[in-house]
Amino acid sequence: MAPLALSRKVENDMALAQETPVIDVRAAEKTFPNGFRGLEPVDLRVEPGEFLTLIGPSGCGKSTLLGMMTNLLKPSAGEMRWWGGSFDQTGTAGKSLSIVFQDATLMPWATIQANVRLPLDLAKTPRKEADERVRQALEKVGLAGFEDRLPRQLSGGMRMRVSIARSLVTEPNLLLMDEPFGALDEFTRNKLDSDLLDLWREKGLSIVFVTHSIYEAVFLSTRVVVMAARPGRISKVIDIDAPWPRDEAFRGSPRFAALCAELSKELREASEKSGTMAQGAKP
Ligand SMILES: Nc1ncnc2c1ncn2[C@@H]1O[C@H](COP(=O)(O)OP(=O)(O)OP(=O)(O)O)[C@@H](O)[C@H]1O
Repeated sequence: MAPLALSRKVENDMALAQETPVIDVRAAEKTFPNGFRGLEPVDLRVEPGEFLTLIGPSGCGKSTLLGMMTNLLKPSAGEMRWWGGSFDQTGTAGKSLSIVFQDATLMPWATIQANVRLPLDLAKTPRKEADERVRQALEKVGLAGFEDRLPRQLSGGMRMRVSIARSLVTEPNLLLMDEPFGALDEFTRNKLDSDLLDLWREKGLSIVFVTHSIYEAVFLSTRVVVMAARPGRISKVIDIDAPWPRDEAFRGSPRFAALCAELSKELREASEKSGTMAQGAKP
């Protein structure tokens, strides 16, 4: 009996461990120092391995919520947990996250290799190991051979690939991406979306992604969180129940069109629910 009981316990423990969310947002809200209410209390779990996208009208609090997930922005009430613990405990739990912003924010005077190596230099990773990880990251994003170039010698799409490579060198478990491809032309954006999905699947990452694009949200996500503004809040969470892999054929499929139509409707309703100053208004 004992071994069976023990194995059940182990199984239960494993099941519990698997259910621990990557991020657990518990009634987290944000009132800014000027008194502006950026976000009503939000409850949201980011599950291991999921690709979760935040979408909503301008000013609905997408960046605020993502900022709290990075721990750069503190909630004014409520609680945030990362892998079941506090942000400071992520290191001891062997977990880490990386952030990718819309602007690639590269050091203009430094080579691509030096830009990508920056997080490893800051962590005092031995040079040989760091160079090997940079080589692998650049290869992953299709930039092998561009190590010695300067950022200004690359296109916008390539600079964003460098930014993604830099976020990957620390081998994070979670990527938080704030409109990373918003400034790129549609063709480049579609290509980067496809490559990002490959990385996500290959590396078993969890990703939280902010976008204004319905097409991008449907193409990429396992779940989409639709937000409304004034005050910022979650309006609806939609499962993107479409088969994998998602390739160019998926973009032209009736299922893709139907999911885009559904998300568009939810977004319209969220915009209608939003306060009168929601469209692009700033306090
Ligand atoms: N530091 C701040 N002080 C006061 N208000 C702020 C501050 N930061 C953001 N806000 C306001 O909080 C609201 C939510 O901002 P946030 O940037 O999270 O929205 P968003 O959904 O990401 O918008 P966008 O799609 O335009 O990027 C906005 O009305 C914004 O002006």
